[in-house]
Amino acid sequence: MALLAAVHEGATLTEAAGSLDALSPADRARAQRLAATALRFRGRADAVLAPLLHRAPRPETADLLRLAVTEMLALGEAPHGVVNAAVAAARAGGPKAAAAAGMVNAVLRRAAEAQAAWDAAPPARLPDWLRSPLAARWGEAVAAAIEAAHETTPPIDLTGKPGATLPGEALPTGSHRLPPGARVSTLPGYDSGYWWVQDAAAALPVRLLDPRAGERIADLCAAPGGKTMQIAAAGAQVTAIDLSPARLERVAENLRRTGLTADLVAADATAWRPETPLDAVLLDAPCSATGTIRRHPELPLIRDGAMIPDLVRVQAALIDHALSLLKPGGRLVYAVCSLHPAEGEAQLAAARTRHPGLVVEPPDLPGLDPAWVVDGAIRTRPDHWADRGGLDGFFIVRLRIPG
Ligand SMILES: C[S@@+](CC[C@H](N)C(=O)[O-])C[C@H]1O[C@@H](n2cnc3c(N)ncnc32)[C@H](O)[C@@H]1O
Repeated sequence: MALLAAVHEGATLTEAAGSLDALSPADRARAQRLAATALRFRGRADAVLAPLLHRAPRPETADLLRLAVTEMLALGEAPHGVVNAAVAAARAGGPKAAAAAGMVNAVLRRAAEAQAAWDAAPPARLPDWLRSPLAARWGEAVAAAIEAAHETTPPIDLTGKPGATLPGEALPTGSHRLPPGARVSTLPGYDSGYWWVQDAAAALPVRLLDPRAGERIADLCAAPGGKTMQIAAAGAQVTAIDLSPARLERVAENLRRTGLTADLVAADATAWRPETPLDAVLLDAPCSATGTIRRHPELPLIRDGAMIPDLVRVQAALIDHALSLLKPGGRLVYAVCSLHPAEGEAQLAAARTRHPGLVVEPPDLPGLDPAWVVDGAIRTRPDHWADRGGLDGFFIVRLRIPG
């Protein structure tokens, strides 16, 4: 309830996690899982509840009903226990919530019988500011497939150092996949730092960059450092820049665990310039993160499209600066974990107009589905690899400046 209330106030689930400090680690993990699941399935929960409600309940009562319905109909928990717990929670929630305890009891008893309605209900619809551009680019069916993919609890993917043995299922692109909820820190190789957690799509930008031993490479937006580690593991000399000193500390921690090295710089990347030009730059730019809704189901509730123009401006400034850091013939990989075409496909088109000599180098990577390559760039979506558990949404392109 505290997590969902914080999301209604605009917080991410990660930001809200501090409200759980009084709980044991196991209870905290359960609360986080339940809140995330209720957010993923909010479309079905509201569809089941709407016909059972005579008028809109107060926001915290609505959250209580959604949580209880999710436990019963998505997670298969016994209705008796769930209804009792929800009624007890309503009674403990102050006089106004307590007044609704009878209604909570009656509604949930009926909702417990509504498995067929739950199964037939559509997934939560994306907000129009995001759905419209997706449907315009890929069609209604793909927009619906993306919404369906947002209901799945994502698996955990790992990237390893070259030659490392990784737990989990080997994926065609080189990552390894563990089932959702796997306790990563207990697995062989974690303490030795042989591998780290990174979505299979998030591992592609550095595979496309193809860093070589001895090359000088900048990772302009580096924190928490998944891609910095990939570049360092390839033997390149990497400078990791990030605007946020606190987030840069996470890069330092990750490098310590994996025994890899990088030069760390806390700075605005557009104000940073090395003494001599670079072989390559990775720009994993700040973005709407709309490609990660599977992992952050609260995003559609706490973001709106108003931020897109500002992000597009920052990304364009970062691209222009990144190109100016390269030696002749150097390469830039631009990546965003966004589904919004303004941050991906249109951003690339605008960059090519501003820099007419730029060459797009189409990917030649093992395991890459040819359907993900569009006009020389990689476009992954959460509905890709649906039978394997999906993929984060990324736009990734490799650009080379004239030699
Ligand atoms: C998408 S995240 C990077 C993820 C990272 N590359 C990884 O793989 O772990 C974007 C990062 O850009 C940083 N950032 C935003 N604006 C920046 C700027 N002007 N200069 C440098 N870093 C910036 C943010 O602090 C954030 O850590």
